[in-house]
Amino acid sequence: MVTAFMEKTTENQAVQSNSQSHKEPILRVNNLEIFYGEKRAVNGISMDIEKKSITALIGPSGCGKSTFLRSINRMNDLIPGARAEGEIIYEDLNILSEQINVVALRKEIGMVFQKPNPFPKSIYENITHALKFAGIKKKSKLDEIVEESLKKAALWEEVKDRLHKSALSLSGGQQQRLCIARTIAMKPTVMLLDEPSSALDPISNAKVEDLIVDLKQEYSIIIVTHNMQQASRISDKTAFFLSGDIIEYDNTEKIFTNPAVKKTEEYISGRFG
Ligand SMILES: Nc1ncnc2c1ncn2[C@@H]1O[C@H](COP(=O)(O)OP(=O)(O)OP(=O)(O)O)[C@@H](O)[C@H]1O
Repeated sequence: MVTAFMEKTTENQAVQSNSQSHKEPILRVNNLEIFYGEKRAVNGISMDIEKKSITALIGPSGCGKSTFLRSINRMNDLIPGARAEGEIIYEDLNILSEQINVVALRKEIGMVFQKPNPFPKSIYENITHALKFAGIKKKSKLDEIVEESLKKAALWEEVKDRLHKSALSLSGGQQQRLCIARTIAMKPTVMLLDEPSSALDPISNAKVEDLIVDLKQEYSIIIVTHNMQQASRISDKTAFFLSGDIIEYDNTEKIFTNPAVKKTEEYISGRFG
């Protein structure tokens, strides 16, 4: 558990989005600043992220969406010179605390990247690799998790007869669903998706979108997307980022039909970015 290695944080002061929230938050972001060396890429943002919802992060290139997303499971730790200040509260604990067990954190807060990145191993091994590392050795248990994860990722029917074939023999869309299955196998609570379907053809994109919508029954999902149609189709909440700030954060329907801020309207109608 992440919590075993964490200290309790101070009282949290996260803000709600503008519209009343009907679900409790899974994450509370308080005055989060992220720097690359001297350069500040995220300027003290605060937001609550709802449990079992899809939250879309939109905004022009370089506005800090991916930097924010990566901070949630401490992936920015891998970038020399990157540092974060403020709080991201998860289960009453600050993810940014030095005491955190980052490996345990990344099991609970999993990530899927833009380009499908399966290991050059079999479909089965792609899912069992991290499980074995985590100490699960029994074949029957591994078989069970493989089947369950592939079913949840809507890939089982397509691959059940070729589990021991190379993952690289799958199509791009299937590879991305395998990467999602690999994340599901670790039993996360939060899934971070960084433009997960932008490298895919339209049919694969539609399958991945359907899958993401299904997954919110069980997981809290945060997705970075450049595709406005995608954000409006699948997300419940949308945050519009610009130059490291959140300009507007609200119900997706509100953002796309009646945004409160002119800049949001200009961005979603394609006038810049
Ligand atoms: N590894 C890095 N080192 C230094 N600066 C970085 C690094 N990654 C991002 N930045 C800078 O931080 C700012 C935010 O970048 P980020 O990638 O988070 O934006 P983004 O909104 O996700 O953009 P895109 O939509 O193009 O992916 C940019 O000015 C970018 O140049």
